[in-house]
Amino acid sequence: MEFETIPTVPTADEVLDRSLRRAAAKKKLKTNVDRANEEFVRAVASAIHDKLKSVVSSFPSFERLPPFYREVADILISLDRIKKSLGAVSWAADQARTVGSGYARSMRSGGETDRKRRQAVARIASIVHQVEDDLIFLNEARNILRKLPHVSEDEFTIVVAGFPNVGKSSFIRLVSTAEPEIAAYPFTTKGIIVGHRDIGRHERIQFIDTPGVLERPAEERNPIERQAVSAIINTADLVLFIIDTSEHCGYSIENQVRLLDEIRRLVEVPILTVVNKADIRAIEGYPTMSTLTGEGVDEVLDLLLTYRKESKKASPRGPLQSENQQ
Ligand SMILES: Nc1nc2c(ncn2[C@@H]2O[C@H](COP(=O)(O)OP(=O)(O)OP(=O)(O)O)[C@@H](O)[C@H]2O)c(=O)[nH]1
Repeated sequence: MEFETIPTVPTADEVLDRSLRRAAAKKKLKTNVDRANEEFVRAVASAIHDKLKSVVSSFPSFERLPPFYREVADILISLDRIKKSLGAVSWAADQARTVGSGYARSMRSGGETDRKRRQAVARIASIVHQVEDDLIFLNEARNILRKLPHVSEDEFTIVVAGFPNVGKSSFIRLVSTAEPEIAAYPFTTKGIIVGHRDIGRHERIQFIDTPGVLERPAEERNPIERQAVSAIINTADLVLFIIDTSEHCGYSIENQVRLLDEIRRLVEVPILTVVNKADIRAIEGYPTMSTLTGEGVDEVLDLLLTYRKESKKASPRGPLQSENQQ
């Protein structure tokens, strides 16, 4: 994911210290004092320019991000605010270079170059300090963004929903080819689980847990939590809703059905409802499984794969198409 490669965003003082140190090293190479001062100002300005521009270019273009990330980034830190800060940092980069070249040019003819050098550095430092808060904000944004779960846009995605303790993560673990990733999801203290299953040589399906805010009734969730839930749910090509009819999870069947109804209102994709913990209590009318004994799990998986085949017929998402979209 593109966010992982964003390096730490330096503070204003770090940008300045680093650039001044670099420039000081270059200054030593010149024996003529005036030329050394001029070179110093040029070097400071260009080091600051390059560093600030590299901060800007290390952020992905948000227009090109998959909807899930765009939506989540927007809820968490506001895309407008990120764009504004990137704009400010880019402005500071250009401004530092313009001011630096101006001073350097005026030092060409010699005269008071020590004073001009100090003045130039003070002005450039003040430009960098003007974007101090933007740099801090961008670093916070970076720290949040890089921890988001890896959600692929190109894989058939099954969102596994249901109350806590119904067996969602047990199911994802059982059907995943490799150990699922447990990612932080900033809207809840609980991690969310993302697992994959290889099907065929080049294809995988993706299973995603729902964030742990579903246990509260919809009206108790704040707007941010509601958007966060819908961002995950909207990645689904299919929702697998797990019901624990033994009620050992701590939620009544009635409450679980209420959640199912809510999810029905949220999504347009098909929902497959499955009863888990069949080793304790199975009921008629639904596919049943036990993620404890493994009974029925393969059958549920087969059902999911059948849904996938059907939906692929309706809207093909082959590798060619996904490459074109990038
Ligand atoms: N008897 C029985 N217990 C099960 C079964 N599946 C899961 N459990 C138990 O139920 C508990 C919760 O299982 P999880 O898979 O963690 O449930 P979850 O829905 O992922 O829970 P959260 O991670 O809290 O959302 C664990 O103690 C499991 O051992 C089952 O089929 N039968």
